[in-house]
Amino acid sequence: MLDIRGLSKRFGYGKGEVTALHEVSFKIAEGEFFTLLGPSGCGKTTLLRLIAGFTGPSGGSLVLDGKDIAAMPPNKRPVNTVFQSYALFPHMTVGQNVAFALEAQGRPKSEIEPAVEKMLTLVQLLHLKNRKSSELSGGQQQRVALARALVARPRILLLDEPLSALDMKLRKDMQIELKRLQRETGLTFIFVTHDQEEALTMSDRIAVMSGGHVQQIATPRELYDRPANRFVAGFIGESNFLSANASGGVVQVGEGSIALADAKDGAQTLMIRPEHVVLSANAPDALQLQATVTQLVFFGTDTHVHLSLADGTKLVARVQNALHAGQTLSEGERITVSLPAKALRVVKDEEIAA
Ligand SMILES: Nc1ncnc2c1ncn2[C@@H]1O[C@H](COP(=O)(O)OP(=O)(O)OP(=O)(O)O)[C@@H](O)[C@H]1O
Repeated sequence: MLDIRGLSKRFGYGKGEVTALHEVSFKIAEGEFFTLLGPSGCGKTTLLRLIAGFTGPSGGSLVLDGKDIAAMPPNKRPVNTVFQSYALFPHMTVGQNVAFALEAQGRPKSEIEPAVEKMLTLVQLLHLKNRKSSELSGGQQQRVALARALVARPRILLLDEPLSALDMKLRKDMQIELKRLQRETGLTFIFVTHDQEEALTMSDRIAVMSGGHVQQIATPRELYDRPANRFVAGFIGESNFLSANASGGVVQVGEGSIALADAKDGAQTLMIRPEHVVLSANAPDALQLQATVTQLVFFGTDTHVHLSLADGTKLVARVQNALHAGQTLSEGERITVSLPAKALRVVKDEEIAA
């Protein structure tokens, strides 16, 4: 549905020139919940603003439903944006705020009323239809902003960190709410966030960005299980990295070794998630290493076991605090850890850069 081809954006000129986006290309399918994820300054807002039409590209094209929209003014694009600040009309009621876009389009009253009620039902605010928008909580205001953006049924809804002003609990509730809204309306959402957990819980696919480049586009599970490079592995979830040396498909790490089919000869970086580190010697087909327990950190649902290997490499293991699991480890203890071959990934050190 949306085809982004070699899109680039430069700001300033001469020595002050900044390339915010380097020839980015990808496609978004109809009905997808697609997320642009990356650290501050990676170019995600710039990309969103280009799609919205608030700024023009320095190169490349933006094809929506087969038509290049790169030169089309924002108000002519079938695209709507929800911002972090809700920008509701404070003197208007909830219902009037939602009706506004349809009234501006000159739709008949007989059509507007049921559309507004349907949308307010969807965001669970019908009971507050006649309340002034200035008399709502932050979460309620954000839901009105969503209803207002959705009521005109844009082809694409752009969401620029819409939850970042909400407190943690509300934010989690709204994540579930947003996903439900997207599913029920069947609309295409492009969501911008720097919060990896938010991206993982809501998205069908995520584009991980850094330095104006897309590092990887994949489903949340693929990104987590098979990160394309060290940047993605470090940005999505927690990761342990190990320096290794490979020869003929056998990887050597410290005193241990294991066969890994995808390891090319030479120096390599291995990655393993903390929940896959086994704190004993008895795991089949695993890399076994001697480690010292340096710290135990209790997190309620699980405990993070900080470990130090013989060469000083730090490793974290995460173990679930199950009801009957006795806490037997102590700080300073020397143990053997097992890193199962199935959970070890060879990751590229370099990210895509200019
Ligand atoms: N109007 C502008 N003029 C000059 N440079 C800009 C402008 N807008 C953005 N940039 C630069 O482009 C790069 C990408 O910015 P962008 O706002 O897209 O990042 P972001 O990933 O959305 O970051 P954040 O999460 O902090 O909003 C940054 O280096 C930024 O300083």
